[in-house]
Amino acid sequence: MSIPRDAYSVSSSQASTVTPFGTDGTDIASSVASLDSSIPTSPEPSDIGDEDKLPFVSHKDRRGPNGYRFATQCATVDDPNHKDQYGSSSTPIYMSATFKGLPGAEFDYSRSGNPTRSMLQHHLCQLQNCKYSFAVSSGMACLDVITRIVKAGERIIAGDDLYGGTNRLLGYLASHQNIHTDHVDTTDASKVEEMLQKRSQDAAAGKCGKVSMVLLETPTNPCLKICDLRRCAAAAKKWAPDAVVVVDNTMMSPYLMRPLELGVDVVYDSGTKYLSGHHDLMAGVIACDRDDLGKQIAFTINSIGNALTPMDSFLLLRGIKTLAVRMDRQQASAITVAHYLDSLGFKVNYPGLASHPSKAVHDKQAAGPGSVLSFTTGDKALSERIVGATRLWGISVSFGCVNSLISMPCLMSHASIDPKVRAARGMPEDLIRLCVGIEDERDLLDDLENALLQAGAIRRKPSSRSTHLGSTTESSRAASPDPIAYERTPLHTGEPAQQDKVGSLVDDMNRAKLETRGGEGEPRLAQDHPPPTSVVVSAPGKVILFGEHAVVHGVTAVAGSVALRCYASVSPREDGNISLDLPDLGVIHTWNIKELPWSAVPKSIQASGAVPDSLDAGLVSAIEKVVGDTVNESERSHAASIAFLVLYMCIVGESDARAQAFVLRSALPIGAGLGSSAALSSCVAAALTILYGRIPAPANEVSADHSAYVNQWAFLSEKVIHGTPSGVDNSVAVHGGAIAFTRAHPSNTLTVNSMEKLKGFSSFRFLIVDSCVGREGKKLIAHVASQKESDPTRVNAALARIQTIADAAKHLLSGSSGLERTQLVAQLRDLIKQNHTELVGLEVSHPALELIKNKTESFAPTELATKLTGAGGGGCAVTLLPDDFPEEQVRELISELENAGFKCYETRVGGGGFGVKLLQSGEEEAEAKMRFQQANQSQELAAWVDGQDGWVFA
Ligand SMILES: Nc1ncnc2c1ncn2[C@@H]1O[C@H](COP(=O)(O)OP(=O)(O)OP(=O)(O)O)[C@@H](O)[C@H]1O
Ligand SMILES: C[C@@](O)(CCO)CC(=O)[O-]
Repeated sequence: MSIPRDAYSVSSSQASTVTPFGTDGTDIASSVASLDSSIPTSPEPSDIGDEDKLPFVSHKDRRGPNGYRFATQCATVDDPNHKDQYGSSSTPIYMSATFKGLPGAEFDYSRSGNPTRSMLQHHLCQLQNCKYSFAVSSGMACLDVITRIVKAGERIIAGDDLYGGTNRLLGYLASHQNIHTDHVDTTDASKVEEMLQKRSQDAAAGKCGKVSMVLLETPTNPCLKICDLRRCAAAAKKWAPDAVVVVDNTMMSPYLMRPLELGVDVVYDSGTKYLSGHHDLMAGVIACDRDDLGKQIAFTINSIGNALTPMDSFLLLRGIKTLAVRMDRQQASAITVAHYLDSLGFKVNYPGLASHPSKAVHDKQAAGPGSVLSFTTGDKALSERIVGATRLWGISVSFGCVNSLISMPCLMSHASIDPKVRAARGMPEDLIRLCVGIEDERDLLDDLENALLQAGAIRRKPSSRSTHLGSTTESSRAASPDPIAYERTPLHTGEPAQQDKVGSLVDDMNRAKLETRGGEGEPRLAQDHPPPTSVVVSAPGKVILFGEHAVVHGVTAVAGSVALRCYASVSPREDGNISLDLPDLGVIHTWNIKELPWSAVPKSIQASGAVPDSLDAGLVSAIEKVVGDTVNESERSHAASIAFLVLYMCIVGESDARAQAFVLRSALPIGAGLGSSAALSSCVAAALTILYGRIPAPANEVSADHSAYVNQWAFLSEKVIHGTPSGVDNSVAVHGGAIAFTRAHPSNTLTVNSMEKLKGFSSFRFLIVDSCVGREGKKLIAHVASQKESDPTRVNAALARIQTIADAAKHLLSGSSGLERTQLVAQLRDLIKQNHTELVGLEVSHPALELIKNKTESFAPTELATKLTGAGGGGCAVTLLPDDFPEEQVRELISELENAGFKCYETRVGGGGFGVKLLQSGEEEAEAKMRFQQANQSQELAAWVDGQDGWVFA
């Protein structure tokens, strides 16, 4: 038989000598038993069940054929038989199909042999501690080559939790080549043995062909089930001695497991995964020690021509050099992620957890649990929302890459398996697979936690001590002895992810009329169920990173939601009055419904329920008279009360009005630039539209149309409080997430507002510092407008510069700039500084804000960038914290700022939008009302409200 020249054998006598096959294959080394006396070789199990006596020795620490330990071997590519003529440190790429020379020369045609591929295969022999190694075009190409060992009519026994591609190929063999596969649960070696016994008896009785291959995977993908390789291999040798035992070792790589040493005949790896590590090539690697199989495999590869190309061989060689370091890092983070999910109460499949049913078996055959894990949520839609809400975890099939990936196998890698078969094999449809990369594990956990929160899979524990605006930041993990401030949300109450990763542009406040609103003269209720009578709603505040004030004049603003929120509770009253309680401002209004100035509500609104484009001056002045009569009223509460009544009267209408008690609270600092007015407006708009059936009470999720409708009303309320708002604050409060918002304006070409979701924003850390200097946003907005009128040249030039800044920021934060993280942060830092300079030019800064800016920016040794955020004139400043900014320094900076009288919050942006919780019973109503009115600290109220079940979020 002719053997291709690029297959290698490791000589038993010379561990470091690797000899290429001769053209007739005669110099195949006969044995590997004495490769290195320091290598403890695993004794062959005498019979099934002996495995417990076998010690497992980690491959990591053993010396390979060249005397080096695994990580050293990875980095040391050296073939004494193929020294480069120039001494190149990196193996050259022999990009040549043919080689000149006389017959019998070592290389003649790259399908049969290529020097770059030969070097790779030699290196793999060293790493896998085997005689034969072959590099082919993909992992599936490996299986194609290997299954050609099986002849028509013969049988295969395989696992029942196999990779979808493997399953597809086995199906093809059955339909086209009469090679049938019996799938068994390989987690139970006795089942494998039973099947082997049964088939060997059937074959002896002539009822079926013999079993000539046993195909195993461990840990299985994606359920991470464990197969005892020693026991299964021994069972195969006992009942089907001719059967070739094959293992797909892709999940472990030779670093963590070497099945050849456990009695297996052939091992293959998808080199696309851990071996290459960067998802920049497709490759497959086959290893074996048996001469007969080595010859046969080499023959097949040469015959069908699927050997790896020179370029990919080079890339794979390069990737393998870092295999050990990558695996160590990925595995360490996977262990952390698995424990995190486990502690939240998810069912996690990972052999690194003590709860894994076959951990002991795995630990005996592998040197670590690897870096792939999976978990279930109990709800497929919830799983989809979690996957869709991650930012750092890329949605992708495959694994083994330096970047972390998330997927739903039933929709992706295993979609080719019939759903019925998936169900029969116990693969949950809600299964999420996580493939952990080399990123900083704190970022991975933060991103996952944000996604779980956004999706409604977890909620803050009622007892949570977290004081951060963001979910669980690095500092809150460090500060709390119990890092898990969250718990699983009971099922069927999850909130949908606010953002998807695909669509980016959505039309915001200009959507077509909703079906739920009747036409002229029609009743406005369009629901099967009567609207609820009591609700609690909440909406987030926002931080504007770029473009405040300019956004009012048609420039783009970049903003995101923060985790502090405003809240509203509404319950029925018995007395014909409506009450508005504003405990944060110490004001309570009670109005007799009949005495409200209903006639001032424009007829067009009363008839259609349409949201008016502008405030009706007559209605506002009629309401002002009603509100003005109340004692204790301040300028602040006056604006809030008018805004409330405008919405109440327009949305409800005289004929539907019911006696109700409204209590509005803010956990956001009020009038500090974090959008308390918009959050409050959104709460009122959401509560009224739901209570009066203008939109249905959301059962599981809020539709985009309904959110847009709430947003239109919130914008009207903002007009009362802010004068001429841009709409960015209420858009963030209603929709949540991180956005680039551009208002339709004569200065730009837009006819409808544009809201573009920004994928990359939520990965940044910010410090928000409240100057504690109060101000009214409305006055500052008016001040910029008046400058624009009096000095248009200066202001328009500033607006144009801010647009350039916002465009650059939008690009950087879209997640697709392609820049390295440090460069990204550096560029954002410059843009923040430039934007602040422009805001100073627009006269909206304040000495306290400048002091915060100076203190943060002179904070040695890391350069920080700070700008005012929101309307300015006091209020808050925002500082971008670089990823590697040490936690101790954040604490130090915060204490310096707090000593100077400022208040600090560390946050990330991008959580969910408005949320609704229906109050189901009289007790729930009473408790909510009591807590809303009595909690001294709004933070305490927030912790209680957020910890309740039953929220549905936009
Ligand atoms: N809990 C609350 N109770 C009553 N009114 C509130 C409450 N929270 C906010 N408001 C209303 O919102 C106004 C604050 O709006 P303002 O625009 O000045 O600040 P902001 O919305 O917090 O910040 P910015 O708009 O700069 O982002 C208050 O004056 C009040 O009318
Ligand atoms: C100052 C401003 O740009 C932001 C206030 O949070 C006003 C607005 O956009 O409505």
